[in-house]
Amino acid sequence: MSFDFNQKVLFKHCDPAGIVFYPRYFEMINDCVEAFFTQIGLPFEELLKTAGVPTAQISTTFQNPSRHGDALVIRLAVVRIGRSSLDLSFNAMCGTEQRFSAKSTLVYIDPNGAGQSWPETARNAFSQY
Ligand SMILES: CC(C)(COP(=O)(O)OP(=O)(O)OC[C@H]1O[C@@H](n2cnc3c(N)ncnc32)[C@H](O)[C@@H]1OP(=O)(O)O)[C@@H](O)C(=O)NCCC(=O)NCCSC(=O)c1ccc(O)cc1
Repeated sequence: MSFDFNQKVLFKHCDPAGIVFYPRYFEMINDCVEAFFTQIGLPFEELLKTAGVPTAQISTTFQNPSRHGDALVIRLAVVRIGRSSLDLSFNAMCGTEQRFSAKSTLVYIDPNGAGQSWPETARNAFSQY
């Protein structure tokens, strides 16, 4: 199973050339991750009261530019579940055209910033995707 996140390209995402400025894609990716965690019953507003989920690494390829009004679909898939880490992939399409792809690693940390094991409920949820 994969998770699809719909993102319309808004005025605020675009640079003077009329195309999406790449940091805005990183924000879209994070919004996609936050929506995914909500979908699996681990909303960030609850999770982040007692833990953190920073991104340890992210690599991205931008295949084609996006413009104001484009309807993007960002597909998230779970690639690997570690002890405290989670590898995700992202593929953003506008219709049949690919706009960007990314791979990231999130780490579940305790309040001291040390990696901690994902709860069993989270592992079970991740394993569905
Ligand atoms: C991620 C870290 C806590 C890892 O600390 P480490 O001391 O390396 O921890 P450990 O050695 O115990 O490793 C823990 C795990 O992380 C994995 N790890 C650590 N570094 C990496 C890198 N670079 N790549 C992949 N995996 C990594 C490691 O393999 C361990 O995985 P498991 O075997 O599955 O447990 C630390 O490097 C760190 O704090 N980095 C800075 C993170 C940061 O500032 N990111 C950018 C901004 S935060 C952010 O994007 C965000 C988004 C959304 C939010 O709600 C909150 C924050």
